Amino acid sequence: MIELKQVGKTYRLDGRDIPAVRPTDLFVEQGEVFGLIGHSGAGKSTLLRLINRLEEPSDGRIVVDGEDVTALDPAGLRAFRQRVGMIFQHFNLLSSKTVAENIGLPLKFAGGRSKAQIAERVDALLARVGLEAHARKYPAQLSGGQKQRVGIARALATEPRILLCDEATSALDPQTTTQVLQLLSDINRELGLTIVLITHEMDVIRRVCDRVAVMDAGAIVEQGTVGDVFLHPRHPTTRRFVLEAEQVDEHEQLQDFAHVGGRILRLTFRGDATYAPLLGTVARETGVDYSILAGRIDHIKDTPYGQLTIALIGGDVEAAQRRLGEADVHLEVLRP
Ligand SMILES: Nc1ncnc2c1ncn2[C@@H]1O[C@H](COP(=O)(O)OP(=O)(O)OP(=O)(O)O)[C@@H](O)[C@H]1O
Repeated sequence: MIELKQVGKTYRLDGRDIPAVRPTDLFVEQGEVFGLIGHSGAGKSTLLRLINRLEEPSDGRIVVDGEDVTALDPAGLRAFRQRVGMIFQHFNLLSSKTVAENIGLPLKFAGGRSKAQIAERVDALLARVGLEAHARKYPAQLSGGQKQRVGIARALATEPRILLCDEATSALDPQTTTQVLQLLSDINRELGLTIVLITHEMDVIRRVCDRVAVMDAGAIVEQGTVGDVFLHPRHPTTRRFVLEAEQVDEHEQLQDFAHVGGRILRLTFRGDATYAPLLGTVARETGVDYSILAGRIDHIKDTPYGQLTIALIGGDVEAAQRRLGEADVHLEVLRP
């Protein structure tokens, strides 16, 4: 469990104060995947690096599993950091060391293990990330996705309880991103590891996170379960991220709706309701016609969801809206 209590960071540059993270409370449960999303400069990296004190906080207290991290002395901090793995956008591998040597480094630094014990652990980690065949290669001989797998294996070497991911997929193509996100999900499930990741892509949050916090100008402006924040964004910054992820131009959409008659509703389905034949049933029962103006069916982590914008025309529109409102869907009237 990670708790930030009024933790803030102000940099001082050329005699000027830069409030990178304003005093913030944050609570991350043991075993969850927690996402921090924000535009460039919002303060995500700083907040992430405050968790393991790669940045020293200017204010507040950081408590991890009941231990006050802010109060640790250098030896205590070194021991604490062995319980917190970290992966980076540009992998941060040592180019002069082989894949196996890179993965074994944290174990060497931690001490207390024989060469044979380190080799055995490195082999297990290589197998876990699917890189058995690449142990003796150098980072320059690997693809981006393979390099990040090495980064993940290295981060897991000391069996941490927490994994911090700093834009871990931002340098990867979409297919490789999917594979790396899948690996992170598997690790989270298998090891019960707490993951905190930062990203500027809502799609990354949608695919792997349980909860999300949205950052803007050094502050958390919205947080909650990914389902709630993604499907019903409240803050303008969150709305922009969601619309970007769905490639929707709200202005263009409203112009399109001007050419359509009837009442316009947006329906949000979650879980099993996503696949229920609700629209056809309601249309038959109430005599309305409907046209679908926009729609998407996808997943939030493993849960299916659907979002449909429809126009209801003719028949008993009031009864249709009532009937839809009674079903297992979230209903918004976009135009009465
Ligand atoms: N070492 C530093 N010294 C001075 N200012 C800094 C330092 N590191 C970050 N900042 C400033 O703090 C603010 C937050 O930066 P941070 O890197 O945390 O944002 P971010 O959301 O992670 O952005 P990005 O996605 O571009 O990395 C920015 O205004 C940045 O310029």
